[in-house]
Amino acid sequence: MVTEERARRGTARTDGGAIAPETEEKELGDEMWRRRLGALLLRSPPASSSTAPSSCQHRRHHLLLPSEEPLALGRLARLFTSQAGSDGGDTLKPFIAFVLGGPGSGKGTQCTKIASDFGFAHLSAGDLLRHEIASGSEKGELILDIIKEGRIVPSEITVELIRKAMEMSNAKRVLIDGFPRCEENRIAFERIVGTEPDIVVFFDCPEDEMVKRLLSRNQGRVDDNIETIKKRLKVFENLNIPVVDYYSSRGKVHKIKATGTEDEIFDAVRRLFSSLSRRAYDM
Ligand SMILES: Nc1ncnc2c1ncn2[C@@H]1O[C@H](COP(=O)(O)OP(=O)(O)OP(=O)(O)O)[C@@H](O)[C@H]1O
Ligand SMILES: Nc1ccn([C@H]2C[C@H](O)[C@@H](COP(=O)(O)O)O2)c(=O)n1
Ligand SMILES: [Mg+2]
Repeated sequence: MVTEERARRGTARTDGGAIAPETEEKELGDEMWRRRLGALLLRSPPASSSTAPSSCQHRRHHLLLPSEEPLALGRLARLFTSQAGSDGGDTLKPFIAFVLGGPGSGKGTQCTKIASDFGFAHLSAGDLLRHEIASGSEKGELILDIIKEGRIVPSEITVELIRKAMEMSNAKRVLIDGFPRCEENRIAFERIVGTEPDIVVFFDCPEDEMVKRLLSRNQGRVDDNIETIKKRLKVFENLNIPVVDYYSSRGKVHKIKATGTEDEIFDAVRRLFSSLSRRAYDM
């Protein structure tokens, strides 16, 4: 069992950044969404103990589909095989933006603004993992140990949390913040969720600025200390940047300079999200 202290530190952000509802569903309130997400996560069956999860560190790619009742899988298959757009097809596939950047580059801060101004659901991979820690599950204990070390959680765990959150939010536009953190994350998402992002937003921030921000974040996160930050920066360079490069080669990356005030950065973000194709907003 995780201790109460561990659970407190692992709890999802208090600013409601874990899941932001779509604009039209705002009246549900952040708290309601958090409770709905919590209920869903707590209903989840425990990960099979016979299948050791793979991880980016081990670079294994044998990803298993999680055991799920057929109805849910059927619904998911419908969700992600339908293509949205003006071609007369279904409008069920959500518009997906992966949001990347180093630790402390401002992903969460900017995602909150995008969610509010552009009607995107905000799914933060880190917040989903911290929520799992707070649930007191065995999986949560494993996640906490990994996060304290600045390493990356096995992809099956993270992708499954994202998959469930996407399904539950039923949103038409989704920001997936802090994911994929490595090639294995990316491959697991494509394989388990069955789709690719429409765009990738990359917040480009110098290391010294990121360190400064993290050391003054003051949210009680177990990884906001200089030892863990150094490890996270190495992981970012070695594992996350190759994913950005992969999506760059596919023309999907929108790089945003992440220095200056939050509002200055959001001016650039606003320009990007205002210029997205009608596909993002016509659903
Ligand atoms: N432009 C900015 N200038 C100064 N501080 C900022 C700026 N943007 C965000 N911050 C602050 O920096 C800290 C880190 O920001 P945030 O949590 O959004 O980063 P992140 O990329 O989500 O980090 P992580 O990967 O660790 O979750 C927060 O305390 C936030 O308030
Ligand atoms: N795809 C992900 C996202 C996050 N984690 C772990 C490792 C990170 O250091 C930690 C915090 O994430 P953040 O809130 O900074 O986005 O969570 C991961 O393993 N895989
Ligand atoms: Mg964050």
